[in-house]
Amino acid sequence: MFIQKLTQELLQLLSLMKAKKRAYFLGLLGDGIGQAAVLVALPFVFKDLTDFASSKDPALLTRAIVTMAAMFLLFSLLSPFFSYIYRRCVREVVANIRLLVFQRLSRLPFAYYEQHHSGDTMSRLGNDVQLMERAYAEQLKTLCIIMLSLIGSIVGMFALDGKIATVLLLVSTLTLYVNAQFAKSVRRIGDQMQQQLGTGTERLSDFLAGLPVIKMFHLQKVVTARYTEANEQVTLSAIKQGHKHALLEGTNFFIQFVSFGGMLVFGIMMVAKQMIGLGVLVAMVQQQMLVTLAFLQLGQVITTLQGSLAGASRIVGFLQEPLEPKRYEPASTPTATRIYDSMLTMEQVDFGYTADTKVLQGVSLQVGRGQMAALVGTSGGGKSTVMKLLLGYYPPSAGSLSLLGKPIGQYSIAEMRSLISYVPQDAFLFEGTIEENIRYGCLDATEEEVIRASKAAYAHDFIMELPDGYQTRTGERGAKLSGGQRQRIAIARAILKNAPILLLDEATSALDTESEFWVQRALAALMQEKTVLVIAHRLSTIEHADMIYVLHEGKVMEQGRHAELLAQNGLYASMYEVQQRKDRPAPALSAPESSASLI
Ligand SMILES: Nc1ncnc2c1ncn2[C@@H]1O[C@H](COP(=O)(O)OP(=O)(O)OP(=O)(O)O)[C@@H](O)[C@H]1O
Repeated sequence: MFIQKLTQELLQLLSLMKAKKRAYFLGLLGDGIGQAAVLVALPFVFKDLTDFASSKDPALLTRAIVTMAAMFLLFSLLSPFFSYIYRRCVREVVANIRLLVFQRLSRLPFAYYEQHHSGDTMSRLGNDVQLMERAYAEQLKTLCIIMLSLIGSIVGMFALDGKIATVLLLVSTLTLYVNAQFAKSVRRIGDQMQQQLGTGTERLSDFLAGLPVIKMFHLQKVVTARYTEANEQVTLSAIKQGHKHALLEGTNFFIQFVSFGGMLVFGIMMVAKQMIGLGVLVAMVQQQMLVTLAFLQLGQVITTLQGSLAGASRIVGFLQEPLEPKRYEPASTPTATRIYDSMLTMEQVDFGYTADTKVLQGVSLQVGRGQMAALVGTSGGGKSTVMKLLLGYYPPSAGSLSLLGKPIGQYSIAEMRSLISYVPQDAFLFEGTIEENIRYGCLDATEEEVIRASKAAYAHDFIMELPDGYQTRTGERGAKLSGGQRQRIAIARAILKNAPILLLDEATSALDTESEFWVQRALAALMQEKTVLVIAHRLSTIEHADMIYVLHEGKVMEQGRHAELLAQNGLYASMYEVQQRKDRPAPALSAPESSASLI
């Protein structure tokens, strides 16, 4: 069972080498054979030298010198060459695995990222790949040298004396058995440790992402305690592992001592009775030390290899995570007539993040060409979920969704997203220059187009005031810019994309009055001639919307224009009244020049 699992995981590890497997093994075997040959030949050299000392036969001395010279020459000439080949392969294979993991990561469905902590993924790219690198670079090489020298030494021992060789081999097998027993529990602890290391990375990435909150609420002690707990668990596991290793070392030392001592005592008695020559005893003792050492190292390397194999199997598992499909099959066929005159339609859509929950129930909405519709409602009502469905992050579980008059099943997910610009509440900027960040909207845009988009987003002036203009670096997540500036750069990016449908998560509540003014103007420019669906947090911004949908507990409870909804005196009216009482007045979401073209 243990051997079967080990072999299976080893094969898994090797399968990740793909086309590099041959070159890797050539390098590994070449280097390994050189090293093992020297180890195995040395006892024979000692035998000849010992026999020469007693017989004074010059042929023995010559043979010893020639063997030694040949071995060292072979080793020093060939080893660097083969060593280079396999080391180069390791670098290339590991780089390729990192790339494969990254590529997989970029093609997973949105649900994966919502269900897995980013720290766990970072740990996979970091710790697990590092473990695999150790397996390729060190452990497999040691394993190869051990196996070769083991075979060589066993053959050598049988060449010297078959009976003694059989007894010694049985004792050495005991070492292997003991080590294999330890390997199982060390593997279990190794698995635990990798998981705990992953938790540590999660805590660290939470700390970095939540730094402003931590500082503001003086949470340093709390987060340090959380990190300390994860760190202590790793330390405890490492100590447990150290304890197992120490026990193993002690046991191995005892077995080695008994077999080595036994061999010396019985061997010298056999020499005294002239059953074997002194040269044979000297060579036999050395070969036996080699075999015991090889079995010992074999146990140790299998133990450490266990940890690396655990890392490899996690990577293999990750590389088998199902990819985001190319397109979603429509849950049901929509009625063509209703869809044709609408740019964006949801019809009787049901959706749940898990099979047994329903976050959206029978949601229907339509936005006509050039119109603006708004989603409002209670917290947790399902507004963001509607956006996620429209962005193709999840397929609806029932009902239909269409864009530009065609059901989403007729688009690939990439095509679907090319029809949409999305400006989230918290604009994300990549570390890089401002120009790069705007250009992500359309990678082959000219410099003039980038500037034109920035001017339209009311971003050009503040960009030009920055020390390096468009080449100013934004910092991690755009940290070197203000919230309003980040938002306007994100809007410039969306303007450059020029998609016919615009999804907006209104962010202005987080901005000061001046920033809000500019962001509103930039949004108005972005909305020109677009079909817009906006999540509105302040109802005063959507007074001019063509249609307002009020979502509550996953259902559209009310729909209509602002005045109609107020007249209904329902949920919308009461939300509006509450906001009117506590909010400062905010400008309406509409273009300053030609608001009519928006709605
Ligand atoms: N990834 C997820 N996995 C499981 N449940 C989720 C997930 N995202 C949201 N939910 C749940 O779905 C429901 C709707 O959430 P959603 O974020 O769509 O609401 P919302 O109307 O945008 O809320 P808010 O106005 O507070 O942002 C909530 O009950 C929420 O807990």
